[in-house]
Amino acid sequence: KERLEALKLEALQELSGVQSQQELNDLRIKYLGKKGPLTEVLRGMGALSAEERPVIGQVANDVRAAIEAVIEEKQAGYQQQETENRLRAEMIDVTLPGRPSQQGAVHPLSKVIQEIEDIFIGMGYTVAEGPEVEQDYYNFEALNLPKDHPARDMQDSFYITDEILMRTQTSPVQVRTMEKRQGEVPIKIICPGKVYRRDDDDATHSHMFTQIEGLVIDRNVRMSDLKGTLLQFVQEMYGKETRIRLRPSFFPFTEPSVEVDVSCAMCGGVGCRTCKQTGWLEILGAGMVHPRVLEMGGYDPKEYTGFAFGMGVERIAMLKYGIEDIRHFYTNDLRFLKQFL
Ligand SMILES: Cc1ccc(OCc2nc(C(=O)N[C@H]3CCS(=O)(=O)C3)cs2)cc1
Repeated sequence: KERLEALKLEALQELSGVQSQQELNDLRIKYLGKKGPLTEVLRGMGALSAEERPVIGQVANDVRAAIEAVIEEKQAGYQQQETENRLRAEMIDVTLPGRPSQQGAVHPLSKVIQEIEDIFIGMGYTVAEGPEVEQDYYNFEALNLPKDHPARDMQDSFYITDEILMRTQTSPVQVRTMEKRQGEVPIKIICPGKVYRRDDDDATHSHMFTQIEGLVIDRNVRMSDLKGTLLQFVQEMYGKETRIRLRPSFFPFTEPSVEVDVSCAMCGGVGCRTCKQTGWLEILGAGMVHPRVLEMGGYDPKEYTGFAFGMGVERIAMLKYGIEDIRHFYTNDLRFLKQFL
């Protein structure tokens, strides 16, 4: 009897010092478990006399009940604590404002390409694309740039092997189209795409930039067709009152060749910072397709004529949006890109 009382005191004493759920479990097993002292006493009951047995049994049960009561109470405490902790952790403050979703934007270069494509598609052109890693033949030879031409030397182009290089213009796509069309007319294509040049990398030059070239081949194509087409293009691009000015120039793949200025969209032609007070901005080159280029492409220059043009998309976008440095297009700075939402 005394042992049971002492056991109860010891158990309650130890339980009062419990600091954690784990300790509580350990004590539960220590005092109430199969190997615990209480089980031992109950197992030893057989050896007691008939009148002692019920008395000890009662005391033993009271001790077990007392220990269980304290354990249950602490257990409930830990449970409550655990529930409160979880509720606090999972609490959602419904009064917080929603997170604004990030809005995407079309890249300014893509916008300008799409705009230019739409204008020419509206004039009956189709869009043609081709490889950026090109053969020397399609990038130079077929464009009337013979092997020894200065434009071909290493300092201007990225050569991969003697015969393979990164294309320096999208003209090879037009050459490939002529080959595919095998003398069939009309050809009316525009060729957008990335081109690669080795010249210095600065605010207005980039090793990689985007070009759009156009090619029309048919019977009886004239310089006046070229002028009318370019005027239509710039007026859809920069506004109805925009004018063009053609200056004589030279390209190996066109004869005659012209450089085309547009009246400055910023000042309407009176002169400003953008057009360096001239009122004019050069945005593209063009000309009548050189007879030798027609011939090499499988078109008889006595039967067919054509015109071609080429423009740098970055330059057009920089003029349209007042962008000072070409490198903004490629550095993926969101502060720049978000302006085109
Ligand atoms: C078969 C073929 C025949 C002729 C062709 O003439 C494409 C042309 N390009 C230009 C031109 O001035 N291009 C420059 C403008 C700025 S830029 O991006 O640096 C390149 C004039 S005529 C193309 C293909």
